[in-house]
Amino acid sequence: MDRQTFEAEFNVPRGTIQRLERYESLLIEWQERMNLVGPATLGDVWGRHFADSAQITRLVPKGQSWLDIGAGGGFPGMVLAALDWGKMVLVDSIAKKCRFLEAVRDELALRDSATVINGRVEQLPTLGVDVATARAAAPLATLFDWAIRHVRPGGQFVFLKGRRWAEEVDEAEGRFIFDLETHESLTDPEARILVARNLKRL
Ligand SMILES: C[S@@+](CC[C@H](N)C(=O)[O-])C[C@H]1O[C@@H](n2cnc3c(N)ncnc32)[C@H](O)[C@@H]1O
Repeated sequence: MDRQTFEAEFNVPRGTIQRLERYESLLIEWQERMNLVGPATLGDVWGRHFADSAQITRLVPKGQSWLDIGAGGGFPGMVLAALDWGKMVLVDSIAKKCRFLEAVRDELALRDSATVINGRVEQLPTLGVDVATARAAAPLATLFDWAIRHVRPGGQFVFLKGRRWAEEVDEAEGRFIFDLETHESLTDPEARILVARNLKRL
């Protein structure tokens, strides 16, 4: 997906597109010295990373507080911040990825909406956010283990999952009860966006 298609698909203001253009440049620049995303995906940053993250805006209303677990290069959390979708806490256990996230946050003037924490999510004090999200950070049951105490009662869990999503749901059902919606992905026919609510340990 190119920039024009993204712009048409998500109907975002020109200033947001300029932010994302700057983000794309930083990603390409920093990727030369560290592994932020799969190298093969660098030619399609607008599709594989920006649109993949931005599609979450179709499922969760604007203005919530979020935790992005294992944010890495900022997907999906930094894109949601760039779209002014809510207040994001982005956590990653690798310090140099957090330095990249801080550089993006500062360059895109997102200090009010994006907080970067270098640490393991399971060691953070309880955050009490509205929504936990993640892409490619861990299997669903592990994400539930990590996220359950950080999401306020009545909040939700929105995870971008690849083609093993159904197996991961089965595994998680052995340890948790939850209401689940599955949504097709805009960017990958085999992937799903899982939206869980009312999560409890069995
Ligand atoms: C495969 S990368 C995915 C990054 C990004 N979400 C994306 O989709 O491009 C997984 C990231 O999760 C981070 N991570 C793994 N376990 C973690 C933990 N327990 N707490 C915080 N971050 C963690 C890793 O450092 C890594 O950056």
